[in-house]
Amino acid sequence: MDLQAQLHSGENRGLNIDHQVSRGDGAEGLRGMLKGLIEWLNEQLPNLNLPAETSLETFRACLLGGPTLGHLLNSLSPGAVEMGVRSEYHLAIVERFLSTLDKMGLPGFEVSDLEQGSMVKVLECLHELKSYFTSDVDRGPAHNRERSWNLPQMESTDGSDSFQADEPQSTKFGPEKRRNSWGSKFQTVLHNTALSGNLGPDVKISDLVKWNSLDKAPTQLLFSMIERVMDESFERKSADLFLHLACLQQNSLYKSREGKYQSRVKALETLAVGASEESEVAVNHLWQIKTEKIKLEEKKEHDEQNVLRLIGEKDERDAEIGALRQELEAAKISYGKHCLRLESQAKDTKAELGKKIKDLECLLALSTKKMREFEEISEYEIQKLKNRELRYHCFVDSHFGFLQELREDLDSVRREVLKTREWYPVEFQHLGMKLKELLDAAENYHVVLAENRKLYNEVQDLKGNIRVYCRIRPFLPGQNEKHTAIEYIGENGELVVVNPLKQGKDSRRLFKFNKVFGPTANQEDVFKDTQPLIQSVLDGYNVCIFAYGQTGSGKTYTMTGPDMALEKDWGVNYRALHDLFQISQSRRSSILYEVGLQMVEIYNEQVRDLLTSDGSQKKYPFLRFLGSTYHNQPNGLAVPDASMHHVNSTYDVLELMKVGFMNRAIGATALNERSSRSHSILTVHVRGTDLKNDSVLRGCLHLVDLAGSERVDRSEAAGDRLREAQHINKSLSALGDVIFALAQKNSHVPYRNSKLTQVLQSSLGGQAKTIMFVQLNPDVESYSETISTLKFAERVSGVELGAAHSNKEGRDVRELMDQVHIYGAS
Ligand SMILES: Nc1ncnc2c1ncn2[C@@H]1O[C@H](COP(=O)(O)OP(=O)(O)OP(=O)(O)O)[C@@H](O)[C@H]1O
Repeated sequence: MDLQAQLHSGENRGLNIDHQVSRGDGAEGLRGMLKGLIEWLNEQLPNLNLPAETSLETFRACLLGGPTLGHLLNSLSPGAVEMGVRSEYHLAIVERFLSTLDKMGLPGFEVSDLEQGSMVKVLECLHELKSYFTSDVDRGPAHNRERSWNLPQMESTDGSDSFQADEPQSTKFGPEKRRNSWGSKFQTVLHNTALSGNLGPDVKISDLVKWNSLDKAPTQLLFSMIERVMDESFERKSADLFLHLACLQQNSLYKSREGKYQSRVKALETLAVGASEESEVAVNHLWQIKTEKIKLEEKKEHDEQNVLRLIGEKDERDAEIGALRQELEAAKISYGKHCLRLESQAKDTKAELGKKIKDLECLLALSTKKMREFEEISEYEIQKLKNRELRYHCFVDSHFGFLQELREDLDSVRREVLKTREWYPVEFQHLGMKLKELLDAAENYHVVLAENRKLYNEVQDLKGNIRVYCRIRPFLPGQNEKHTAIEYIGENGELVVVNPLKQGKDSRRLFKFNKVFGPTANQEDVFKDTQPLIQSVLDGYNVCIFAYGQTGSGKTYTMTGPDMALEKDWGVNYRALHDLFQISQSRRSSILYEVGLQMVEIYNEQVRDLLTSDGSQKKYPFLRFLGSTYHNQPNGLAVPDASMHHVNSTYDVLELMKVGFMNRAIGATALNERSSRSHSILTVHVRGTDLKNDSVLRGCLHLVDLAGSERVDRSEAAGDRLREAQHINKSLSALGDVIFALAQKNSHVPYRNSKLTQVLQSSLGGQAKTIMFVQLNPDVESYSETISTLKFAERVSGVELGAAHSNKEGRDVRELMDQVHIYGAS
């Protein structure tokens, strides 16, 4: 059957694609069409060997397996299936076919239609082509003249039946064998043509068209021929096209092929129907896909919303995480700080604990030590108690023995009492006689006592009412003992001083005192000669003891003693008062003594109470001097208007003197070392009442620490210092004048020349006793001060030893000086 017939028969068999599509037979029709097509294909192309029940998918895969239209069309030629042809080759053929259709003005299809399996357009194209050719035939030779077939005249090189394929044919049987017999040369040309896609320029279409062997030529070759004819015809616009086509039509080949292609077209139509159904399925599938797509889009939208929401949530979470991170950082920092704090606290606590542990260990060690000591002590105490118990037992035993002895003694005493009772009246009478004698003696006792006091006073008077003792201070630490001005100290009160600036006999001077105490003499030695005068005070006489000398010569040391002195270092003051209380106590059976104390200071001719109880430091002058107003005082004593303190013991005196020294010290701070610039006077008033006849004794003791006697050069001193010096000089020379007048037994004694002599008046002169300690500084640098002090002493004592050469004393002195010279020289 030729192609036209096959197309027609296909149409008649209901394989028309339009018909199939418009009918919309659906899947059933498509399957039927596919079945018919497969039968036809298997018939035409037995080597396709498609199974009868091939599905549309399998069919399409089969077509697309090598799968271009060119291949298919080639395959449609019986026994023309070419093995191993590449897809590019088929693609090129299809493209050429499509371009030819385009030039012919026929509708084509896309290569992708074949690849995607859509056969509708392919079949439409074939249908159009069929119609085209049908209408050409119908239009007759005039119309055919417009088309010329210009098939090349294929000549066999070997002159025989031309085209013979080169490819091996050993595996081909039946129809294939027939095709192989088609002529090797022609096969080679076709094959080369197929590979190149051209018939070659040297092949004439007219020759090919006339060639009888074309009935066995592959379909592709035929199409190539058609294409060539058409190309040539269009290019040349020749009317040979129809001539060539007519030739082809007249060619038995064309006719035989037409039948074949009709069936093929039908098959393709069937295929197209199947494809349209398939496309319907595909449309449905596409619809489903669209629906799914919409759903997916919705889902995507939903997912996007979710994503947005999740992004929002993520941002929130991020913000939260950021905040949490910050919190975490802050917490970390605070935790770190806290850790550091805790660590430092732990360190401190550890150190503290370590310290406490050490303390506790020390305490424990101490406690252990104490415990051991206590154990030892308790053991010792237990032992002691045991010993005591033992002793107690011994004691009880011995006392028991004593008790026995006492009982025996009691018995003997009883016996004695009995015996005594016998001679008691005789003894009693004897005692009565003796008592009468004692009463007679007692009546004379006070007379004897008064006589005794008188005699004692006469003895003191014989010793001298004015006694001058010299005391030489030892060198102080740091002073050079070799630089001394004291050369000789005699046992009978002689003192030789040496002038370092003079040579020979003139350099030495001799002085005579009641006694000279050297640097080694202690406080007790110094007080020994003073002690007898304390009894005189209690006997109703006035005594004045004072120390005279330059600053630092030891006046306070002699009168009071050093600071915080022990009993052995007590000065004259304490010792005198101590004796006073002792003697008064020893006389308490016959005389009752009352002792009062006053302490004043004279500074710049002004008197100040050092024992004021109100603590106020009144301004000078604050004491009204009462002079010798004996009778104005309740106790009949002449005292300045200073406070009087009653004392019963040495302790009382010590306490009051502390107050006095303290007040003097306060004043000293205010007035620049006033202790050296003022006279301090401690006055002890004694009032004794005779218990037998109530007669009253009054005595007074003045203990005076004078101001420094050093002369202040007028040119050096000025202001307060000059005024102080003037007052001191005046009062000391007044004292010297008074004592000198007393010593000379002058009728006039100039007491009133100074406050000092007025205060001391009661103790100077008359029956009063005066002791002066002349204090000397041994240092040679103080030589001039020493000499002036010694001159004062000479004047007071009334004996000018250094000048008395003519009298007996003077001779003694010369001898003494000679001795001293020898002594000093040796
Ligand atoms: N006999 C002595 N033995 C030991 N030390 C003495 C003796 N005499 C004086 N001193 C010391 O010498 C120093 C001066 O003595 P002290 O103060 O008694 O002198 P002063 O003449 O009273 O002086 P002032 O006029 O300044 O009161 C003191 O340190 C004192 O202890």
